[in-house]
Amino acid sequence: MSRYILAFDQGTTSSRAIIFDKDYMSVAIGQQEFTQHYPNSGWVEHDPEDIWRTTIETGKQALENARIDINDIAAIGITNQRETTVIWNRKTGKPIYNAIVWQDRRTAEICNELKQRGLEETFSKKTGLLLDPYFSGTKIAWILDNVPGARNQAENGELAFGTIDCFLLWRLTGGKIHATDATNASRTLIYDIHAGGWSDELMDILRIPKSMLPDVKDSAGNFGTTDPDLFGAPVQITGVAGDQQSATIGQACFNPGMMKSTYGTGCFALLNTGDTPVKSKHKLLTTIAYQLDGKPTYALEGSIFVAGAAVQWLRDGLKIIGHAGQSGEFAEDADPNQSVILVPAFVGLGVPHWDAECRGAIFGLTRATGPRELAKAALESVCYQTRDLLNAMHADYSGNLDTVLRVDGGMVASNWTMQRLADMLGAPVDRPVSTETTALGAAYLAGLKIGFYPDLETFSQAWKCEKQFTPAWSDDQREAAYARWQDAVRRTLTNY
Ligand SMILES: Nc1ncnc2c1ncn2[C@@H]1O[C@H](COP(=O)(O)OP(=O)(O)O)[C@@H](O)[C@H]1O
Ligand SMILES: O=P(O)(O)OC[C@H](O)CO
Repeated sequence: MSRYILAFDQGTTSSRAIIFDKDYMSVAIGQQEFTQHYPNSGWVEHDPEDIWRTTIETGKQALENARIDINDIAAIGITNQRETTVIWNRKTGKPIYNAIVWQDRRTAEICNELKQRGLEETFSKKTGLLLDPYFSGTKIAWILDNVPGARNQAENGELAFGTIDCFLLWRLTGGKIHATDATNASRTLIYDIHAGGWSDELMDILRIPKSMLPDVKDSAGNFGTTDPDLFGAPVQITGVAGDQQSATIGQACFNPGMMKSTYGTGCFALLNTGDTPVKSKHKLLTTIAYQLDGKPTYALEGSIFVAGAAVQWLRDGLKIIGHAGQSGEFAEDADPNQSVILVPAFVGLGVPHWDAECRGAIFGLTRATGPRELAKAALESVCYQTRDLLNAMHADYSGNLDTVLRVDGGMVASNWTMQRLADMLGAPVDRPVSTETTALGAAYLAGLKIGFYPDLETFSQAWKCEKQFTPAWSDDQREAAYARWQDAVRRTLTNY
């Protein structure tokens, strides 16, 4: 009997492979960063071959680190950076262009033009999304319009589109399976989340041929078997979910009103709304949290494009910290009398503004401002933005909203940031024992499908809090700080 589940977590900055045992404990990890390409202002690309190579290498690394054989793996789960778009040739399996990453803003013009044609409501009614370059639809259109010969090939049925899960599935199964799951499909801008299928109307508007699109399956489903040459023996793939949805599962947010927030490159909060797709009045997204046995569970989502990316900017751009962990140490030592505010709109702003064209700004600089104050401002910007999106959640959701926020992702290692987050929200923040929540969600889906893991209720009971951060600020202190942030954001927006 195989004793483990292997989860691939293909993220924006790194690929990870994590092996979980029956008790949901991670027993070994393989991880590799890969190159980010910024060919133009606001453009972000990945080489799909880097994504593929690091996925396979980290899988082998994890098996080696666990000192186990591939035959010990009962099933594979895949979770992935969402929206990122790959188009490849069905015969050769070769991508015809780099992957256009979710953060990429090149299709702002296309979105504006669609808005001017009065089509935003047509898209949002069906997809739960907004007309923003973030989503896959306009990225597909851009590739078809800009790569020589692409449109003809697409119309002849020679090309396949996929989000990263789908591209990996295609490669892992030796080109046998062209499929995705409902959570990933729900981020493409062409998937009808109510009817549960690709929308002909939206595909027509964006001129995307249906032949390019994958089958859409449940998140716990049969996604084929790996090519035996890859790891030495075939393994079934039985779980797939976008990384934020996967983290929602890994955090066991299965009841309506439960919410998690993940702090990786960006920050994404998902609130489970059960079988009701809630339409936001505050520019939150309506999305599929997971789909089991053909039944979708919906979520409201708040998306922030820059969270840990602001810490990377301190490290790689400004070079004022040597490693991410140092940001918290710097913030701790910052001059408390300075109120420097960083609005990290490096690629525009997401919820609740959806301003694709504004860019970052720093307010409150003095001669005394130095690396410590900038580090503090970068970490605080993540807390302020979380407050923005929780305000929107509270305004949109009429059910009972859990006051505790479950957090995960690379940035939650920072105690300073988590404490400031609780201060800023005026609510407790729970950090779980298992910080590999995203990968755990995918492993759980894969294990659930094959009976390796038990039902949702039993899984929920296994969730454990490692540390709870409770607010230490007075209401006055909190509201004064938040008002300064709101003023800084107002002055950063393009329509100021
Ligand atoms: N101790 C820390 N303090 C602040 N930020 C951190 C810390 N450790 C990691 N990070 C940030 O977390 C991010 C990595 O988180 P991860 O969940 O792996 O991201 P992704 O899945 O987007 O690649 C990086 O942007 C990094 O700067
Ligand atoms: O790779 P992450 O963890 O930053 O997640 C990216 C999101 O899925 C984008 O929607």
